[in-house]
Amino acid sequence: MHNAYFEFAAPKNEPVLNYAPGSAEKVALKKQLAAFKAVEMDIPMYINGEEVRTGKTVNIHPPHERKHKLGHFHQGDSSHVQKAIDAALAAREKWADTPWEQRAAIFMRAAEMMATKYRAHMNAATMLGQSKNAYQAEIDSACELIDFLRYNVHYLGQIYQQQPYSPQGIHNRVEYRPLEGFVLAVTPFNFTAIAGNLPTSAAMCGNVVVWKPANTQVYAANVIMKILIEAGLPAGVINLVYTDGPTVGDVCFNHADFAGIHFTGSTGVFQTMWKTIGTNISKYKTYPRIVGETGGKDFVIAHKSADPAVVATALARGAFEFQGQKCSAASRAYVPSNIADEVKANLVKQVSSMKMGTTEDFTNFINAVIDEKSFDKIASYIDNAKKSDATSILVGGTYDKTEGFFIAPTVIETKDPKYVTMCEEIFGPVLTLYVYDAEKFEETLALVDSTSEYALTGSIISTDRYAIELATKRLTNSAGNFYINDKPTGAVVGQQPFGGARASGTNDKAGSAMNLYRWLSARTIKETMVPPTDYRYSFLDEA
Ligand SMILES: NC(=O)c1ccc[n+]([C@@H]2O[C@H](COP(=O)([O-])OP(=O)(O)OC[C@H]3O[C@@H](n4cnc5c(N)ncnc54)[C@H](O)[C@@H]3O)[C@@H](O)[C@H]2O)c1
Ligand SMILES: N[C@@H](CCC=O)C(=O)O
Repeated sequence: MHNAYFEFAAPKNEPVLNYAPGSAEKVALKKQLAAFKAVEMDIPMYINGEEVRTGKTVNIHPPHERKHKLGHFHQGDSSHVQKAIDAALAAREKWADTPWEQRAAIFMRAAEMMATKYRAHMNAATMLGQSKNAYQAEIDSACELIDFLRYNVHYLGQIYQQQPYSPQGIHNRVEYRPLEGFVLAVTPFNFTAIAGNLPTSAAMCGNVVVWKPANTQVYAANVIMKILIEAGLPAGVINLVYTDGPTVGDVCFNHADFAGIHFTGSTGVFQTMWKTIGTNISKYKTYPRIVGETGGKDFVIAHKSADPAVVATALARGAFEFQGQKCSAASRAYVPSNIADEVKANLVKQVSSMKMGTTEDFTNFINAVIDEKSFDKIASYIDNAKKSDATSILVGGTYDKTEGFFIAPTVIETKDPKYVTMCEEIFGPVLTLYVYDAEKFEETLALVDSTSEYALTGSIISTDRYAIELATKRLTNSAGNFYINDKPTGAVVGQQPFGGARASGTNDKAGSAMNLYRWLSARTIKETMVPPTDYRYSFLDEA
């Protein structure tokens, strides 16, 4: 029986708790950190609602404390991916037929659990597994994921209400079906919220999902999956597997029922996936939806009218929060010559004061980068900059992986606006700064637009409205998220829908209705109340 349309009202953003000394949230978080550190977690895959253990285990260590073992996860192979697809397809019909308000209730329940009894679990897992400090964990694994779940439920309700015009004698309606097949969600290490959003947004729309997280995010992914199960997610709707990337790709992209990929990660991986899907296109029952949010080389351009302290602070926070491991992180700065000395001095002062260490010590602003591969790659960019004639290191430039993967926040100044660290994504705590002739603002806007293949985020800092207007126009295609007098990071669900174009992705804006449409396949139904009984048009009678 389905006799009413149920609405989910627009939510408000989940409030960011401040973890002040002695606060209840801080006490709970400290307790959970200690509890997680006291046991070695045995983390299974979840296929068809069952915990799957292979015995082939991979150890998990906090990136900031290599000697400590948090536990291990069980690694799967192609047979587990196949089982996950089989389970998803078996669950498909019943899940797609479930009234949407029942589906929605599961995700609303999960959001509520994350906001209350599991908030500390979500944050502690992210702090330990991904080396995020308490504030960065709170805005990600608590608030952003809760917002994704609540806002997507609200947006989906609005989509379902959109119906076409029906003239007299005809009834037109549109059904928003899920895709015919399964959706693959492949998620990155850097945001627990993104890891949770990619499978759940597709599932909420009635799709069934195979979810493969980054190995370095499995510790928090396990918490998300347990909450979804406790919230009532039926077996087979989301199946969580841990294999390497190419294995999941080989099985899924060769399957006739592959209906879509929801990806966030690096540009190279996404382009490889797209090529494989293109090559296999005739194998599929339906054209797969390809949604990918990928890399960035995000800019801050200051105008000669800017307040140097505002510029320096936008750079310090935009470049170094979570060690610069945000796709949105400020990584190239264009500073006008008239304020350059002041900006540099202020920036060096701020960065020099950033304390670095473990996430359990809440006084640390900087923690470790995610793993050794990433550490080595970032260190090599710093080493090359030290050797180059075109650059000098203003602050930082040191690194040490003895205890954890620690890289000091580093500012490079370059005389060459096309120096490699102005162009390539580094994905670490490295900002490159270029001083331009303050009278050449317009030429510098052209430089900003043409320097990198990416177009994810960017900022203009200025008190001159004409300069702001000019930058907004000239940089139309340079960023999918453009900020005026702010840092280029920290988009909030429901406020700044997030995503970039060019090499930064398909710009389907996570956490908005635009994204949800990609997981729906509309069927239009026309019903004629009194059908005609003669083929002739009425004017034929007059001849
Ligand atoms: N635009 C955005 O919204 C956004 C958000 C977060 C991160 N990112 C980007 O993500 C990257 C950092 O995350 P990462 O290091 O986890 O990215 P990554 O590309 O290395 O990995 C992302 C996911 O893809 C999987 N993968 C890797 N190779 C694969 C293959 N050949 N086939 C199938 N899957 C494969 C990984 O295991 C992981 O689950 C950066 O480039 C960053 O800019 C973008
Ligand atoms: N949405 C986040 C970035 C996600 C990418 O890593 C921000 O706006 O800073």
